Amino acid sequence: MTQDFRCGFVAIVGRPNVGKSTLTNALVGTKLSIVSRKAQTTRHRIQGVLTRDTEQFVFVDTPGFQTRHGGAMNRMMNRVVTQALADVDVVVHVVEAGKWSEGDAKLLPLLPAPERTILAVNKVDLLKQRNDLFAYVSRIMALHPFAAVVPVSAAKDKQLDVLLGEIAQRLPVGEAMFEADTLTDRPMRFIAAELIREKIFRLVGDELPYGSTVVIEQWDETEQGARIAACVVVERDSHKPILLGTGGMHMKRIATEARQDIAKLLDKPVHLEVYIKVRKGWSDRESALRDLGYE
Ligand SMILES: Nc1nc2c(ncn2[C@@H]2O[C@H](COP(=O)(O)OP(=O)(O)OP(=O)(O)O)[C@@H](O)[C@H]2O)c(=O)[nH]1
Repeated sequence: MTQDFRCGFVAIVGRPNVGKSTLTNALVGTKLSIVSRKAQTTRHRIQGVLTRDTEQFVFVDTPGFQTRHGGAMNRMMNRVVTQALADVDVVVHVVEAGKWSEGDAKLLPLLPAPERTILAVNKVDLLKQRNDLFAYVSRIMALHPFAAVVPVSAAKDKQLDVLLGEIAQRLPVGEAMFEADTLTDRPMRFIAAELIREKIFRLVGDELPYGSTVVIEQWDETEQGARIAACVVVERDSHKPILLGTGGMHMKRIATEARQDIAKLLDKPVHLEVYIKVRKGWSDRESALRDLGYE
């Protein structure tokens, strides 16, 4: 490694649904964080690491900055966002091309000094009039003078190298913090829980909004395979049949699809059992959240 090597933390922030997870995955090149059509599916802080010849980017994918609901869960989520931004070297604020709402504006006061911030204007592939982009960006720059503005399409892999270049310039000079092949510093069981949660959101997300979480209760792994038991904790008795589906159909599909993903990740056969537990009102009690692994 040369003296010119740069390494630092990068936070990707933005209101729900702007494409933060898609962007992180596209940049790191591996599916680690959750991508879903539902807003607000990323509750955890997830790190993905990208190592190039001259720099290492450590991405922190923060949860969406919640503005819609009150309650302990949201206070905690907002605290996670604030903390993530204070800790990192570069903040990429993701917005959706042509759209600016209160949710976007509420993040601005949380951003660090402008020279550490980059505006990524995502979903430019959906823009009909590219000319409108200039006026749109000017309006945002008047509110916060970002050090750089990069129009991108996370889904279509457009301009991501330009974005990486802008981030790289702003990383501090320093040695790599992770081995070159590190994709995440999260343990496998955390990623497994995330994969199960992703299946739940994809299948029953509309009916079961934010009141569920996944806890890995058993993890026995040998060279030959892994036996995993996971528990889906829901908030109400009425959530149980939604999750089960007719004849347990939903649950079977969730478990099968998650098992396949986990087996691919571990590169060995996986036996996965998924249970459901009801724990009333958990999402609004900080102590319950802590028990379940949310700090
Ligand atoms: N057309 C288009 N769609 C995109 C692009 N990037 C993301 N999307 C879509 O936008 C939706 C939301 O993307 P996510 O990556 O889940 O958004 P997020 O900001 O992480 O959302 P939360 O986890 O809810 O905060 C998904 O349906 C993506 O496929 C893009 O560049 N172009």
